This record gives sequence, structure tokens and C-alpha cells, in this order.
Amino acid sequence: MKIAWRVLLGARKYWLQLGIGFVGVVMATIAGFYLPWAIRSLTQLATEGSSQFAAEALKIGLLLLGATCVQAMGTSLAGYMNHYAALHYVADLRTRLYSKYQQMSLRYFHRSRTGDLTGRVVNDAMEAEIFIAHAIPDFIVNGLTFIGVGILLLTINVKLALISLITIPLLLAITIWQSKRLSPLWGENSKARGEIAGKVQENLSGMKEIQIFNRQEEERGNVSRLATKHTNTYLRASLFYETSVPLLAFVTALGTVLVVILGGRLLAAGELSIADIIGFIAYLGMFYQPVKSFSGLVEMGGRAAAGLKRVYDVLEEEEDIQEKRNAVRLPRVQGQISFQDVTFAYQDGAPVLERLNLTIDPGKTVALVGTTGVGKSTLASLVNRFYDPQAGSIRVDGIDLRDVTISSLRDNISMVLQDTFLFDGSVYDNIAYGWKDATRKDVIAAANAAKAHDFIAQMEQGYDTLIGERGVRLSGGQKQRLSIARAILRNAPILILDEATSALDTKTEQEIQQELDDISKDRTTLVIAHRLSTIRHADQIVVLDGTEVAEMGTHEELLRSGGIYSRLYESQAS
Ligand SMILES: Nc1ncnc2c1ncn2[C@@H]1O[C@H](COP(=O)(O)OP(=O)(O)OP(=O)(O)O)[C@@H](O)[C@H]1O
Repeated sequence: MKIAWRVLLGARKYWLQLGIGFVGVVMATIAGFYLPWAIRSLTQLATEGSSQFAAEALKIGLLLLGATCVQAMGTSLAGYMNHYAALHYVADLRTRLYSKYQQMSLRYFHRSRTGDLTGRVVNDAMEAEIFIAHAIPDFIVNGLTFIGVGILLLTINVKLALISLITIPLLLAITIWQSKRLSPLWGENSKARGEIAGKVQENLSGMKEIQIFNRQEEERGNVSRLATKHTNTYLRASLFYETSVPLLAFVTALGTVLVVILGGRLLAAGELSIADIIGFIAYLGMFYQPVKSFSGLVEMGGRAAAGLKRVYDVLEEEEDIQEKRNAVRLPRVQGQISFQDVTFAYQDGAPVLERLNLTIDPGKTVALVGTTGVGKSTLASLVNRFYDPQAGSIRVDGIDLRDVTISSLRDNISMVLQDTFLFDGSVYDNIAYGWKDATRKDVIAAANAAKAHDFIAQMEQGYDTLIGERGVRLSGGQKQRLSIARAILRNAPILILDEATSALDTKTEQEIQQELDDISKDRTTLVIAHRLSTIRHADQIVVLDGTEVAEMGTHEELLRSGGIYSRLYESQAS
């Protein structure tokens, strides 16, 4: 019920269409009441031996034609208008969900499965269509039919109408029992379906690893287990559904049996005509229909509500990276970055960084060095608020990152990451992704600076060549060069290079290194590189050890001091 209100309130932009749909539903339902009435009237005329039978029958026929036309028009109007509202609301929900995903921190994506998140946008949001265009109109039709036909039955014969009510409590008890058991089962079913989507998506991304390590059997087993789990949850729900539906049909038939027996007695006593009995039985089918379909409706609503709950759960999720209400726009910065007593942990009790202090002067190049897993990438990702530290603060030009809007902060930062991601589109689009107002000249200049222009020019369609799933495959080094071009194009005052040249051969690395050295001259640059030869010219080298800064200085200073850095450098040189 809560979900129904939520859907209706959420779809308030489409109340006009829903209102028209409502009128259509009412028109069609009421017009549908006429057929049994017409049968009753015709039987009455025939049994009374009316001399005007032909003329009366024509009148009834024309009325029936009118009612049928109204019913058809109402159904069509309601169907289109309700679908119009429903499908537009589905589009709104999908957009809101996606936009919510964009606001979530990386932490959220690490703990969620991509397939599950995709399923919420594609499948679960679609349940709103079931709710608005099917469950709610059906509920109105059923309510109207039950009340309207109930009144008509009372007008035909009160005693018979009361007798036909006897089975209703039993019918209701069965449907309520059924819906209580079914709703949670449909919830489990949705979850199990999401798990399969998540697992298959994950395995498709990791297919190379599955084949390299020959884990096909295990992975097939994992998918099969999830598929069986889904089948079992579905079957449990199905068992309830399939036992209660025939039970309902049986109890409904009992009602008709009672009416036939009592109707016969009343007929014998002269209290009722044969036309009344025929009309009554024709209406009785309509009268029991809402009660019978109540369980199906509850089941349909329950399933849709379970899916929609998964959508609303995401929409309600609190973003762990929040923008303050009074956050200000960060202008283009000079580029001083300072970490003050920063403590950060992915999991409680296992800090990656603890009370870390570090100041990077504007325009300087600072290299982060340390053993693998020490927290270099983590430190870099705190600068553009992929995560917030649990304690301490990070400032850019003295301004706390939490006081500025996230978009203005990120406008000031360009990043080249270890794992390059390129979109399914042209080479040009992928480079231009770095700056939406870039001209073709800017894009080519950036490609030149990243030493990517030559290989792009050699492609059959040059910058218009499609890459990714629909186009050509690029080598790791080519991809990396495009992502460097994208970052160069962004022209931000802070540049973060996280293993940016790791996929390149030594010769190309050296060439690009020169370009990177050039572009980092007038901007603050944070470099993470395992190959220490690439960072020896950095203004400052910061060595992380444990959870804090262990050493700091230039290449020469650190070599002289004979600490961690000098040992690392020597081990690489040998
Ligand atoms: N999303 C995450 N959730 C939980 N733990 C994480 C996550 N990302 C990194 N870690 C852990 O945090 C620690 C620091 O990781 P980080 O990637 O910052 O190290 P790094 O120094 O950049 O390593 P490398 O040189 O191998 O890239 C590691 O122990 C890592 O396992």
C-alpha cells in the first residue's frame, strides 16, 4: 500500500492522463453491466409473451450496441492514457536511478554488483508500468464491479443476493492468506534474479581470467546454483499461487450452487421469475470475479512492489560523499594541496592512512612511492573526493574540499589512471570527453602531445574510427595514450598520474614522459609510478610506509639518506 501511494505521488506529473484513464475505466466498467441486464430483459419479454417482442428486442439490441461502443472506447482510452503515464514514469525512474548512481562514491560500487545495479534500472523500474497501467486500473475495475453488480443483485432479489454473499468471507480469507505468503516470496525471487544478472555480468567481464585459469567448471557451477536458487524461489511462490487459485474457483462454484438451489425454491414459491434467475446467475459470475481476481491482483501488485522497493531503496540510500548545502564553487586554483592529520580506512579498524600530513606546493611535481598496497592510489583518490577521510581534512589552496561543490573541485583536476576506460564511440569523442567545449584543433593538439596522433592518423577513418565494442580494439599502450590525451585536453591545474605510463614500452614511456614533464610544469602534479626511473626528476618524492609518510625529499636527498627509497631504487637498478 505504501508503495502504491509512493508510485502515485511520484507520478503526479501525469495525473491528468491518469484522470482521463480513470474516466475511461469507469465508463467501460459501467457499460459492461448492461449485457446480463439485457439477457434478463429479453428472457422476461419472451416468458411474458409480449406482442411487441421484435420492437423491444430491437431497442435492447441498440442499447447493447451503445453500451458495447462505450465499453470499447473507455477500454481503449484507459489503456493508452494509463500506459502513457506509466511508461513516462518508468523513464523518470530510470533517469533518477542512473543519476543517483552518478552521485554515489566508489565505495558504493565496490560493494554492489554491476549486474544488480543494471537490473534495477532495466527490470525493476519497469514494474512501475505493471503498477500504474495494470494493477491500479484493475483494482478500480474490481472495486466498481463488486459494488455495482452487488447493487444490481440486490435489486433483482435481496434473499438471493444475501445467500450469494455467504462465500465471500471464505474467498477473502484465502486471498489474504495467499498475498501475505506471496509478497515476501516474490521479493526473494527478485533478489535471486538480480544475483544471476550480477554473476553473469561479472563473469562476462572476467571471461579472460576464467579461461586462463580454466575455471569454467566452477563458474558454470556457480551460475547453475544461482539459476536453481531462482527456480526454487519461483516454484515456492508458484506453489502457493497454483493451490490457492483452484481453491478459489471451487469456493466460487459453491456460491453458484447455493443460488441455484435457493433460486429454484423461490421460483417454486412464485417469489422469483425465470428471467430473474437467468439474470442473477449471469451477474453472479461478474460479482465473484473481483474477489477471485483479488488474489491475482495482490500477487501482481506484490511482485511489482518488490521490484519497485529495490528502486526506491537505491533512491533513498544516503550518499556517503555529500555536498554541503552551502557549498561554494571552487574557482580555478593555484594548486596547493595539503593533507592535515588525514585518517582513512576502507573498513573500520583497518586504516590505510593514519594522521597523515603532507603539503604539496602549487605547480610542483610530487611523486608518491611505496610498496604495493601501501595506499598511494588511495591518497590520490581522496583529492577528488572519490572518498572522504574519516578524520582530518584535505585542502586545496587552503579551502577544505568539503566546503566546495564536487563538480567545481573535479573541474580543477585531471586524472590518468592505471586502468584506462574508453567509451564505445570514436577516437575523437573519447579524447573530447575530457573537455566538452574542445574544438577539433584542441583535440588534435592533445593527441599530438600524448604521442597518439600518428597511430590515430594511420587508422582507416582517423579520428572518426570507432573503438570499443563496436569498433577496433586498441592495444594497452594505445588506450593509455588516448587517456593521456583526454587528460591533457582537460587542462586542469591539478594533474594526477596514477601509473599513467605503466602500459607503455620503455621507449614510448620516455617519449610520453617528456610530454608529461612539459604539461606538468605549470600545474601541481601527483605522480604514482612503480618504475622509479620515471619520477627521479620530481620536485619532491614522498615515501609512504605503513600508514604514514616515512621519507620526503628529492631523489638525490633520499638516495643520500640511505632509507627506504634508496633501498627500493637500488633493488630496481640491479
Ligand atoms: N575499494 C577498496 N575496498 C577495500 N580495500 C581497498 C579498496 N581499494 C584499496 N583497498 C586496500 O587499501 C590498501 C591501499 O590500496 P591502494 O590501491 O591505495 O595501494 P597502492 O599503494 O596504490 O597499491 P599499488 O601500488 O599496488 O597500486 C590496500 O591494502 C588495498 O587492498
